[in-house]
Amino acid sequence: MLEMSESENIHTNSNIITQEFIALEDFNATGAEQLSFTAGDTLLVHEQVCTDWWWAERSGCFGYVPSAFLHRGVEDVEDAWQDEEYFSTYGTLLHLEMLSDRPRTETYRQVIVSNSAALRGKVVMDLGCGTGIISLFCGRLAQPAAVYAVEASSVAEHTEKLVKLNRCEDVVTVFRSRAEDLMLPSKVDVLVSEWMGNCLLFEFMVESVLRVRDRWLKDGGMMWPSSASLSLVPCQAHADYSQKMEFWENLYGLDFSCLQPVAQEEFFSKPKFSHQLDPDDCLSTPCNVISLDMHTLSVSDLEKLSGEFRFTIERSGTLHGFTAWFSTFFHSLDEGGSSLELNTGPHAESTHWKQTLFMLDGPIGVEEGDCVGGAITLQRNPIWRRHMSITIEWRIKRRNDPTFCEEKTKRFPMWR
Ligand SMILES: N=C(N)NC/C=C/[C@H]1O[C@@H](n2cnc3c(N)ncnc32)[C@H](O)[C@@H]1O
Repeated sequence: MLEMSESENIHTNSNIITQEFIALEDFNATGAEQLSFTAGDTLLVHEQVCTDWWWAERSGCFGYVPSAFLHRGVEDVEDAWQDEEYFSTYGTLLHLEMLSDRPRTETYRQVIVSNSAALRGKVVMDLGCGTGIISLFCGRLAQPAAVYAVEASSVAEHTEKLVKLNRCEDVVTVFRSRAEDLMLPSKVDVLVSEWMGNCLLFEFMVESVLRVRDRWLKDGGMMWPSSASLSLVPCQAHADYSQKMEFWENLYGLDFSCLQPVAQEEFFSKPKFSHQLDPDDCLSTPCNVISLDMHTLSVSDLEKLSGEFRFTIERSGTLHGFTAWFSTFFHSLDEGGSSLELNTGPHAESTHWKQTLFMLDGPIGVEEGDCVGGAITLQRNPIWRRHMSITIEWRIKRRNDPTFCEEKTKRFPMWR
């Protein structure tokens, strides 16, 4: 820790700079001469006093900050959105996987069918249309005035052909463009998109959806999905724990257990996506931890979303971690009409997302009646804009031992 007096004479021979840096994660000052900040804050660094500590300013407050927590501004990162790589992955027939996802695709088809009367004469935008299947549902199962099928990747060449092949060229127009760069003849009545990624938000395509909503959706227009929720449940994961951790304890009669910390870092420090959670491994009733209203959600809300949870363990077992998944809801265009739901949870038909498993650093035995409370926070990466980290804080109270209380927190990058 730098003392003030010691640091003053260091000032004389450090390099005086004034540059903007972005905070990668929260920092809580442990001394009066330090400056606290939260992930995403912009800090003005006046002096890189030494390698580890810099003299910085944030909204008029000054203090020492740990340089390891900072990164040059987004403009410094050649490609914060990694759009080149992102759109190229969608130029391939990755769309095949999504088209093969029956619950996903059928839900969107059902939305169009059940709103077909109300869609008559309406203008629809399908954002990130891929092969254009949702636009084709609109063109073939309803009578909209126009459908703008917007797709930034090279798959749009195929989309043009599919529109003609399915005799929708009178209604569906394909725009090969990033939706944010579009110039359209009119605003739209309905903005439909299938934007959801792992843990609902990964890839943050949702930012594009919100920006296009603000620019092109008529007042009172409909967003499909209309709302989305993230669910969480405490769970067992014996198979994962045994294959990735216990595996090292007796390997062909040999003891490889000194590799377990490496395995912990390798396999359990990040979320496991496409995890198929067996409903019997749920230790409690799942709960919604985050709910998004797609008509009012703002881009700035995406920086940090959090929700609390409180589970009562309903069956004794081993708490290996938590599993998350999302649901999206499609409100009816008809006043009072019923909503449709796409649920990607363990109790619904499996989708290509499946669920996301967050493994704790060690299994914890739990009994029926124990209480697992805490909070989950999705913190968007201030530099790599399609990434986020998910922090889970939990505390366990035991029904049979009121003196016991274990509190822990773990941060999972997805994926930076
Ligand atoms: N992850 C899930 N579920 N779906 C991702 C769906 C991504 C599709 O939407 C396109 N896309 C993503 N963002 C934009 C944008 N801003 N403008 C135009 N097209 C875009 C991609 O190229 C993929 O074809």
